Amino acid sequence: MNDENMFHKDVEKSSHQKDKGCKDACCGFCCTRLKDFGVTIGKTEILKDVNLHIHCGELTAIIGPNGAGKSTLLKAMLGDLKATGELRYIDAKGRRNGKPLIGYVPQYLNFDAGSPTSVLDLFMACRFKFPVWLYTPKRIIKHVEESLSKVKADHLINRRLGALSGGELQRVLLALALDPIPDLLLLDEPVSGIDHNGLAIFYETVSQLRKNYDLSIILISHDLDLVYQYADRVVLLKKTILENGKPQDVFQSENFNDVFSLKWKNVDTQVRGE
Ligand SMILES: Nc1ncnc2c1ncn2[C@@H]1O[C@H](COP(=O)(O)OP(=O)(O)OP(=O)(O)O)[C@@H](O)[C@H]1O
Repeated sequence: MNDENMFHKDVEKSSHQKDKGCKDACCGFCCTRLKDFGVTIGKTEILKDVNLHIHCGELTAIIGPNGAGKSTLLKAMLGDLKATGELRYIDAKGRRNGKPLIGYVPQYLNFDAGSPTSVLDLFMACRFKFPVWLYTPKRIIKHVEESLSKVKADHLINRRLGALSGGELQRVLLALALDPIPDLLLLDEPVSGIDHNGLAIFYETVSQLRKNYDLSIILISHDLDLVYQYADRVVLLKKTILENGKPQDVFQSENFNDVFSLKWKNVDTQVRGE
């Protein structure tokens, strides 16, 4: 029996799933698959034979050395780069089977920090395609407040984008990526403007979101401690997938040692910084 039949069979067996849509409860049955995914730019093969199976409710961290192809993978999944192979989403009841609805949080946002554009303006422009200089209907303000409250950022609605801290901006971008709730959330870890503590809060928020909304999340990460602490699954990428599994298994693999020149002997000790 192939994987997909197994998936449908399991869904049939689950009475919990018969009545509940995936986004109402954590079911673990919706999945996104990458099959033989590859990207070639010019004559350079940047990614090849990437095969990945991501379940809802799972936080998957992508790690790898500089130039491994992590950002390229996200861009290709978003459709910004041409890719070979397949990206497919299957919902728990097997009713939807095709391209996933993807939410994306970039590593940074390029904007004029001196501009008067507010968080509400950003939502209006991105989400409602509504001219920001027009009167904002109350229903839209309520909707934006609700979206921001998912990441505890509703108090930022009238704040200028340029006046937000790195962590606050990341929260706002997260709220935008969750409106509407996607099948798959892609996150590029912020590398500037957020200190380690801010980053930990970001991981904590993301971790809660995956439980609350049964999200499949792929997070590109450079912080191995936080990956070890929060990820359900780790993918070690270097042009192709070298390792894919639980953090403790990947962190103790030969490939991990080779790539990071780092022995992760006593993981718990390292996470505590001892
Ligand atoms: N548009 C492009 N044209 C040619 N080569 C590219 C292009 N975009 C990326 N590359 C190359 O593809 C490789 C992978 O780049 P990518 O940015 O995906 O790596 P990464 O793993 O995200 O790296 P980092 O951790 O440094 O951000 C690099 O060697 C890069 O130079």
